[in-house]
Order: sequence, then C-alpha cells, then structure tokens
Amino acid sequence: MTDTPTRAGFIALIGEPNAGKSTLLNQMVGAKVSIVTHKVQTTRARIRGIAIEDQSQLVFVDTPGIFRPRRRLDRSMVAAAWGGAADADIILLLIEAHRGLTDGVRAILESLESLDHKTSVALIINKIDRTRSEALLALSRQMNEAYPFAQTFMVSAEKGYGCADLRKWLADSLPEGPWLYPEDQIADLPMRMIAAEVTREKLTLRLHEEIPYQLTVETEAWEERKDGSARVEQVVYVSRPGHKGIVLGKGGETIKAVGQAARVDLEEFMGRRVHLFLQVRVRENWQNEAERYGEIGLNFRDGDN
Ligand SMILES: Nc1nc2c(ncn2[C@@H]2O[C@H](COP(=O)(O)OP(=O)(O)OP(=O)(O)O)[C@@H](O)[C@H]2O)c(=O)[nH]1
Repeated sequence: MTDTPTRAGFIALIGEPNAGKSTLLNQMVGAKVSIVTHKVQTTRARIRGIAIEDQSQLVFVDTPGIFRPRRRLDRSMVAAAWGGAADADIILLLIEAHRGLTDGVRAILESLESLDHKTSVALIINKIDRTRSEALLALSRQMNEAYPFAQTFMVSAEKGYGCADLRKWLADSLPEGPWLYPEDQIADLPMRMIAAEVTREKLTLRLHEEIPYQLTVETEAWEERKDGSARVEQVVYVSRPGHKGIVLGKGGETIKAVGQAARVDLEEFMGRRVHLFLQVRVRENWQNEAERYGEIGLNFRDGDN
C-alpha cells in the first residue's frame, strides 16, 4: 500500500447490440463473467464484474444492447440499460470501428444528451483489428464533433489491444473513496455469476424469440463437497406463468437438456465434477426486484433500480 488514495465507482458499458460490450468486460475483469455468444442481445441483465487496478476498484455494469425501441419488450430493455448508465460514475460508449456513426449510435448520443453531460463519457472505438487506421482517425474526429467525450480509446476487445490503457485511465478517473465491495466478496462472485450465465446461455440457445430475454438465472446455493465436486442449485425465473411450461418442455425435456449442457460446460470450465440442479419459478416483475441483486452478495446503491 502506498499513500495513493483508494478510488472506486461504477462503470457502465453501453453500445449497440454486438458492439463488443461483453468481450470488453471480460477483458477488463480478466474472468469469463459475461458469456459471449454470436446472438444479438444476449446481455439482458446488468451483469457486473469487478476489477482491481492499482488502488482503484472498477465495478462494471454491463447493459443490454441499446437500440431503437420497436416493441414493448425492447423499450423496457432500453430503460433498464439507461437505468444503469445514469447511475454510473463513468459511461463507456462502445462503437464498432467498421460500422462507424450509425443511426443507432446517433440515437444513443441523443439519449446521452439527456444526461446533461453530468456523467463523464468515454468513447471506445472497438474492433480496430478490422479497420484501417486512417478510417479510425476520421471516425474519432466525427464522433468527437458529435459529442464532448472525456476521452477516446481505440481498442480491440477481442485481442486486448488498447485495453491496458483504458483500464489505467478508468482507475485514475473514478472518484476517490473507499472500495465498494470487500475484497473477499469478490473472490467467489465470478463463479456464481459464471454458473448462472452458462445456464442462461444454454436457455438462449434452446428457446425461441423473446423468452430468453425475459428470464433470469440465479445461483441460489453452492456447496463444496468432500469429494471435490460442487453442488450447484439454480433457479430460472420466468416473468409469466405461460413461460414456465415452455422452459420446462414436454415432460421436463427442455430444462433437462439445458441442465446437462450447462453442467458439461461448467465441469470443463472448473475442471471438476458438478452436480447442477435447476428449478423454474414464476416471478412477475422480477426486473424491478432489488433483492435479486442481493442474491450474489452485492447490493446496488440507492436509486440504482
Ligand atoms: N474482430 C473483432 N471482433 C470482436 C471484438 N470484440 C468483440 N468482437 C466480436 O463481436 C461479437 C459481439 O461481441 P459481444 O461482446 O457479445 O457484444 P455485446 O455488445 O456484449 O453484445 P450484446 O450482448 O448483444 O449487447 C462477438 O462475436 C465478438 O467475438 C474485436 O475487438 N474484434
């Protein structure tokens, strides 16, 4: 420890679907917290990861892809995304280098204006491994004319280019103050989150259309067994009674297949045996329930709901 003050704060990742938010989060946190899939809009919940850099604690809030509202469901997802962003200390707007200033990005910039420049927003031009450097400079200029970004970074979240600089800047830019979460809580957080994410990913692959975006998975119990295996109990929360049957499948077929696939992935990831138990429960309005966040030992600050 040195005399450098500790710093801590919330960092929201926003951007269009597929911009690379989950990939960047994983790169920043150094653990596979948010599962990356090729499907658009897999990140429904505010999955958070915590990184320590020097004396700073960086708490990442991952948000659903922000896009133009089309249906009711979409609008609620956008609202959820903005809820997280407005309460953050720093917002990172991710855009894709090869797509540039799209209509979707313009819409996000308009929404950012409604925050009245109270929150510091950094521009992250991602996927630079796919674009020529002249185009990057032009894009950076165009974006900075459109919005007063605190800083611009050019990164490849996938390859890790530019990510160390970004981490360092975040660590130096967060407000001074005590860490938000004790260090010992962070240790087992990723495993529970990863386990829930693995199951949610399997559900996403098996279920059609919007149902996956309306469900959440929580790891309720985690028991280390003497034989070295882990007993993991999870609950899949669906928002409507009608969805329960769909998630269960005929004779429990779907949930069984999901559980098996998730178990195989988890065993591979952890390098040991896992006994996974899944339950499906209906919980209407789960999106508004603050206790859901308490489940993994973390509580959002007041107002962040
Ligand atoms: N070439 C390249 N591909 C990338 C990079 N970063 C992310 N990707 C790819 O872009 C796709 C989307 O990445 P995600 O991290 O899932 O994007 P997201 O913004 O979290 O997407 P949503 O969950 O839909 O909001 C994946 O196929 C990634 O592998 C990068 O730096 N370079």
